Amino acid sequence: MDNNFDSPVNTSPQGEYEGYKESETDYSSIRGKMVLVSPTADEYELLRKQLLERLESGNGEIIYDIGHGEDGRGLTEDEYSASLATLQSLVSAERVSCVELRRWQCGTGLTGQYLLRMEVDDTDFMEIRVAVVGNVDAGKSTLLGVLTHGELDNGRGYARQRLFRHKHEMESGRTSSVGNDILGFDSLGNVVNKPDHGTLDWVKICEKSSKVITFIDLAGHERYLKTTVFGMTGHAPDFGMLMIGANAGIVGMTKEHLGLALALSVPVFVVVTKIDMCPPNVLQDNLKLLIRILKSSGCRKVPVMVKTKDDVIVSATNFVSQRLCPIFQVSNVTGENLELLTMFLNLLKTRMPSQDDKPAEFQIDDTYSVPGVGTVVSGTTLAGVIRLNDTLLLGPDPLGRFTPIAVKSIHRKRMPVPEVRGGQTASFALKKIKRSQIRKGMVMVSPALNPQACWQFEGEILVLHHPTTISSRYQAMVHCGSIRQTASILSMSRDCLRTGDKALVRFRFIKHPEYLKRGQRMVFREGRTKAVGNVLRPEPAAFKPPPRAAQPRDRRAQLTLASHAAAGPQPPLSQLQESDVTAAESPFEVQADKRGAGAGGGGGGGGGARRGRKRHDKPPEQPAVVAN
Ligand SMILES: Nc1nc2c(ncn2[C@@H]2O[C@H](COP(=O)(O)OP(=O)(O)OP(=O)(O)O)[C@@H](O)[C@H]2O)c(=O)[nH]1
Repeated sequence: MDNNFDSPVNTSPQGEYEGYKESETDYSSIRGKMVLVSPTADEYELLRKQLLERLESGNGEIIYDIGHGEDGRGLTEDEYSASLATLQSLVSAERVSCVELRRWQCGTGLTGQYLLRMEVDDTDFMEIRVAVVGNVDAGKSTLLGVLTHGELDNGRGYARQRLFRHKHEMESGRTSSVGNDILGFDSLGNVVNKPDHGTLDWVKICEKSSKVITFIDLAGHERYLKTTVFGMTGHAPDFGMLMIGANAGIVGMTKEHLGLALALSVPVFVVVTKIDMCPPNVLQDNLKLLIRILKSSGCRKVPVMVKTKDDVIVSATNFVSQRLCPIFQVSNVTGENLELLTMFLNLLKTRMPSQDDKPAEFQIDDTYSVPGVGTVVSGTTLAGVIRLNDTLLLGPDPLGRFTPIAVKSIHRKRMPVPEVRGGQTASFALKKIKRSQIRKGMVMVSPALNPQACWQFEGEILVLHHPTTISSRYQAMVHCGSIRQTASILSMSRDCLRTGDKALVRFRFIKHPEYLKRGQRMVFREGRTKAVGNVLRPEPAAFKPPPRAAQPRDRRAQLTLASHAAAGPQPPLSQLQESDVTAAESPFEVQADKRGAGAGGGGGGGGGARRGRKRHDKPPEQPAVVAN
């Protein structure tokens, strides 16, 4: 196989694979040996056990290698047929489908790779969420229209018409809201989407699918950046699909979106569209620039041009590593290379483990009032299993309280189901609650978690871009999961922050308390100002800091004081190392380089603070809030 990149290729020995969890069973007697050729009864039983364990830890799907024997020389034709027969016998007893992905000559012998996928009931399917980003007119909606409806575009907006949700989108041809589109694959990897007079029946797709890809179609226009950021944080995508028009190249919001995905640690693959209408030299120049950006110190990616099925398999099997960045070149008009992209999508695996044994957690990203049903919330299950009639705690409300609430019905992709588990999106009909009492960013969690709301939290952030300097009392929008609320900086571990700076910062929400968890990724942005980081320590709302006048002037001292007052198990803010900030660096680093010339020193600090004060004249007072 010709790999056009120099990353470690997943050449797992027979019966092993990347990410394989240590098992309690001892498989040393079969590891690295050619037991598939003619296993004894004991070896067969071990192979069966190992297969089931692997399928379980692979969320119902694995790629199985045949032919990596003791010396990796491959197998003779007869040995290969015997191995394949053993594999088929193993899977046939377990409701697992087996599809050959590829078979190739390795040294003097044969090796092969097979996709094994558990067959599931009508009401169940694996779910992968792909956030679709890229500059306006890159062809995002068109590609989704083509993939999900199976009909090519005419180059004048034919395919995207089916996806627009608002009248103004129809008229302008611009996506403005977060849209969802689905592409279903059966256990053999065939696409099951069959539009009926142009419309797709989601329930039918889900019933026939073993795996459903949900595309979160995000707006490309700068005006809708807030919505795009919300899509990337609130909809918990497994992967990001960055779309680039071949002729336009890396323009407008492309870098911004790439930087966002990197900052949120979402693995990205690139789809270059419109190759049918792009002169070859322009395409080559744009690809060169793309590769340079991906390889730059800000991205540290390994770009892979996907040109063959082998490239697809190698990219898909190594993709979760986050370093690899597969690049597809397609045409929505001629259909060129779309089969490679479809095959890649079929092989993607979820990054979110279901964590069935953990208490249930569900983050709300939208609310509806459905006639005859009542209040409905949609969102993502982050952990645990939520079943019909379960009672969960919904909150926090503006006073930081959580209310017990019963789940009346559950839908996954519009299909009624009895339960939903970690990693899956769902909608719940709720009893005895008005839509107006629920907002995006609220959660529904198991009472076992004893949830606490917080007005304030400590975070570690990296400033990706700010035109001048950020100082205390600066206000910007915090995006964290499905939370989207303006917060004000109370204090920082530095006097002021400029592009490229890392700091420990205490934030305070300005409208209502939120439910936050340590370690959550967050984005802090306003206009062109962007910072990314992690929530370090939520401060439960019951905690009241000392009155403002009593606080020492020195900020570091303030921070230490507050940390001691909170008396949490973590070390005080001032003792933490700033190098703990782990936010991925991004293409914005390019902007960081320019900072010396343009930052304008301390004088700009007032600008940052002024901007904050303009929107909210003075920081709100600490309300007396008691969490229940
Ligand atoms: N020739 C050609 N035209 C394409 C291709 N893909 C998309 N187009 C055209 O490009 C235009 C823009 O496509 P859209 O899908 O609306 O772009 P978008 O990225 O979704 O734009 P926003 O929704 O505004 O973010 C439409 O007229 C499409 O018909 C392609 O592969 N080849």
